[in-house]
Amino acid sequence: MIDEKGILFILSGPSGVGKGTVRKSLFEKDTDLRYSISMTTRDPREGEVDGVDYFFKSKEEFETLIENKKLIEYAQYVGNYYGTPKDYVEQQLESGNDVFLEIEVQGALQVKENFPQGVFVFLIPPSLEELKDRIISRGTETEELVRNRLAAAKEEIEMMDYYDYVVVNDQIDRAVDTVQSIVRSEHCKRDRVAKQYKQALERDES
Ligand SMILES: Nc1ncnc2c1ncn2[C@@H]1O[C@H](COP(=O)(O)OP(=O)(O)OP(=O)(O)O)[C@@H](O)[C@H]1O
Ligand SMILES: Nc1nc2c(ncn2[C@@H]2O[C@H](COP(=O)(O)O)[C@@H](O)[C@H]2O)c(=O)[nH]1
Repeated sequence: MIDEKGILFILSGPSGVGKGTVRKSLFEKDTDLRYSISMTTRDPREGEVDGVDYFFKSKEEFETLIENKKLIEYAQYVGNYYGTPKDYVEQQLESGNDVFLEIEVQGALQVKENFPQGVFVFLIPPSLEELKDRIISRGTETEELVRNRLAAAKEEIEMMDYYDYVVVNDQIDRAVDTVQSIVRSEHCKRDRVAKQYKQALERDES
C-alpha cells in the first residue's frame, strides 16, 4: 500500500457563483473527498444546520479560535468572520485523504502561503448580471447585503490570476464535470505518482 498525504483542493469564487451547488453535486459523485466544514459568526440561514453547513460561533468564540491558532486561515467577509479549522484539515491530509475547502479569496490567499502545493480553483459566473440574479434568486440576503456581496465580487474576480484553474459555472453539470476532472488529473500528476513509487521502492529495499 502506497502511503501519501492527501491533496488540498480550494474552491473559491464570488458569493452566489455556485460554489456550494457545485461542491454538493461533486460530493455526490466523488465520495473520497473530505469537506472541511468552516466556522462562521454569521447567523444560520433557514434550513442550515450547525456542524453540517457551518460551525456557527459567537464573535468571542471565533476570536478565541484565532488567538489559539486553531484556524489555517480566516477572513472577515461582509461583516462576519469565516475560517477553516486547522486540526481537521491537517489530520485528514496526514491520513492520506483529499480535503476540499470552499472559501472566499482572502482566505484562499492565506492557504496558498501555507499550502503552496494545494490546488486552487476559481469559479466564475458567465456574467456579473447573472451573478446578481443568482444572489437575488437564492433569496437569502437583504438588498444591502446583495450590494455588499456584489461589491466584494468585483474585487474577488480580479484575483483569479492567483488560481491554478478557472472554471466558468454556466451550466451546473458542465462545471461539476470540469472540477471532477481537475481532481482526477491532480492524482495523475507525474511528480506525485513518481514520489509514491519512490517511497514504495525505498520501503521494499529496506
Ligand atoms: N450553473 C448555474 N446556473 C443557474 N443557477 C445556478 C448555477 N449554479 C448555482 N446556481 C444557483 O445560484 C444560487 C447561488 O448558488 P450557491 O449558493 O451555490 O452559491 P455560492 O457561491 O456557494 O454562494 P455563497 O458564497 O454566497 O455561499 C443558488 O440559488 C443556486 O441554485
Ligand atoms: N475565508 C473563508 N471563507 C469562507 C469560509 N467558509 C465560507 N467562506 C466563504 O464566505 C463567503 C460567504 O459565505 P456565506 O455562506 O455567508 O454565503 C463565501 O464566499 C464562502 O465561500 C472559510 O472557512 N474561510
